[in-house]
Amino acid sequence: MVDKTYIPEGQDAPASQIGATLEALAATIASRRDADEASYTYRLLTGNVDTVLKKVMEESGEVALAAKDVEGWATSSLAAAVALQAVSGGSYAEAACAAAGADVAGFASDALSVQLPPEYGEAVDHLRYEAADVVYHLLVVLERYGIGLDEFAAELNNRMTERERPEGGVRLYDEYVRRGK
Ligand SMILES: N=c1c2ncn([C@@H]3O[C@H](COP(=O)(O)OP(=O)(O)OP(=O)(O)O)[C@@H](O)[C@H]3O)c2ncn1[C@@H]1O[C@H](COP(=O)(O)O)[C@@H](O)[C@H]1O
Repeated sequence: MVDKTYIPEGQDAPASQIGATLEALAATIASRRDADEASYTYRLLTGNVDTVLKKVMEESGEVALAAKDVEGWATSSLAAAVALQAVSGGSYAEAACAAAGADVAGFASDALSVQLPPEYGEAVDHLRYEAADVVYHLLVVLERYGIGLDEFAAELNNRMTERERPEGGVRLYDEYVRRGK
């Protein structure tokens, strides 16, 4: 396989939780090339590529919907807090100022107490769940096309400034940067 990446001289590769997790998952996915039809991953790796590509699109859409659900619970909680504050003595304008953290037209902006319901936390959990679905299916796509995790890391690292890039972060050789675009 062509080595498209390098680690700058004198730097050690970093260690991290997410790195170890992604490496374990990518290795499991790769190993499923030798599995059989009972394995969902095997079927995604060896079947019609449209199946896994559709899953990436579907799961990405579900991430977007899950995030909107989180937003919905946050917005309705804020609206409920504004209404409650107005009912308990203040005006809607005062409550709205408090919600915005503003002090408009002489209204005092007392802190607004927003109670996030359990559904908000559940929606955040659901967002994390859908995000994992996207990453899993994306890793299957990368495996299908022989893009290893180090090469993928190099793509991300190449977009970072020197200060942002992790110490020892793997890099792409110049000739592979934006190749094929
Ligand atoms: N990480 C995953 C993983 N994430 C998601 N999936 C599957 O992806 C599919 C997602 O399909 P669905 O659209 O039905 O999603 P859902 O999660 O049921 O629900 P929604 O997303 O629709 O809300 C399910 O069949 C999940 O089981 C995964 N399948 C496998 N893995 C990993 O791959 C390994 C190998 O698994 P096999 O495929 O069984 O060999 C496993 O041990 C896991 O580590």
